[in-house]
Amino acid sequence: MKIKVDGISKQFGNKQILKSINLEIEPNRIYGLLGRNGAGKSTLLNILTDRIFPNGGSVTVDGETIHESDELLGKMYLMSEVNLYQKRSRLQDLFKATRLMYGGFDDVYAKHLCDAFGLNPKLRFGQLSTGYRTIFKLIIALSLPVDFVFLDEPILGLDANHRELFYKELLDSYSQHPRTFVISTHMIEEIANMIEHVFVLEKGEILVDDDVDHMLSQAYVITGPGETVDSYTEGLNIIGSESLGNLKGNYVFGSLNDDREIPDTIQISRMDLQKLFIHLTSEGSTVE
Ligand SMILES: Nc1ncnc2c1ncn2[C@@H]1O[C@H](COP(=O)(O)OP(=O)(O)OP(=O)(O)O)[C@@H](O)[C@H]1O
Repeated sequence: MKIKVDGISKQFGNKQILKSINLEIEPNRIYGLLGRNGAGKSTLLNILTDRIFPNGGSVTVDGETIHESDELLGKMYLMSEVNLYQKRSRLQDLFKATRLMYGGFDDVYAKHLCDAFGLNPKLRFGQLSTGYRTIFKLIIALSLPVDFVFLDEPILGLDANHRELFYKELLDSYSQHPRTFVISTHMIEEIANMIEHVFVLEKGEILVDDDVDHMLSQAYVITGPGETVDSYTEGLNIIGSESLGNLKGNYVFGSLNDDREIPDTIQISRMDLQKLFIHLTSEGSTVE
């Protein structure tokens, strides 16, 4: 089962939020959906799961429009900041209701997760702190028998220990039952090792649609004396730079010119995903 997003556009009032987005989401992969605040990530995830309608374009799964198929929508789950639950409902009853809605729910795994996170399922939703509301929603997302799990800012309010635990549980769960996860978060460093493919949304458009390894294999930091760095990187795709006294670092995205001799005084190292994202999405940078 593959999701195909074809020419999706969305306007709110006269503001164009998404501009003809095209992408494909393959089975059994972990994706990162990255973008600055207001880039349109939640809007896209809401359209993918039919919570809001686009102004143009289509979302299909193996050729079938999701909008017309409850069966396909039942294979997707979007966990988002929105609280869909009544405050007085007990968590254990919400688990049961979720089972009825989706036709399945892994109670044993949900219990394991409740124990691991220290969440008492007898509590009412309204009694939970912000972090535990997130944990409850994550438990639902991980325990459902769906093929596509969309997580919109899944670590809202989680402390560092709970974030670590969530990443570990997600990977364990993925290796036991491979399915697709699309994770939208600003904690890029923390998920960088987990995601295989990345979509970067910038001002309503897809700026990057690439495997993480491939993307990072062309992301370099060239450091050394300012003049030498500038002359070595001349004509390359420089997406940012930093200076400290006479020392300079130019961030290059794209291939280096192999014919160019590397001066002894400069150093070439790899960029990490977070740095690459920051420089790609800062004003004035370009992707080639
Ligand atoms: N229901 C709505 N009505 C009007 N404007 C909206 C609505 N929902 C979203 N927007 C606007 O659309 C733009 C994109 O919002 P969206 O929530 O998709 O961004 P995002 O990438 O998820 O941002 P963040 O990282 O800050 O959560 C924003 O300018 C937002 O104000």
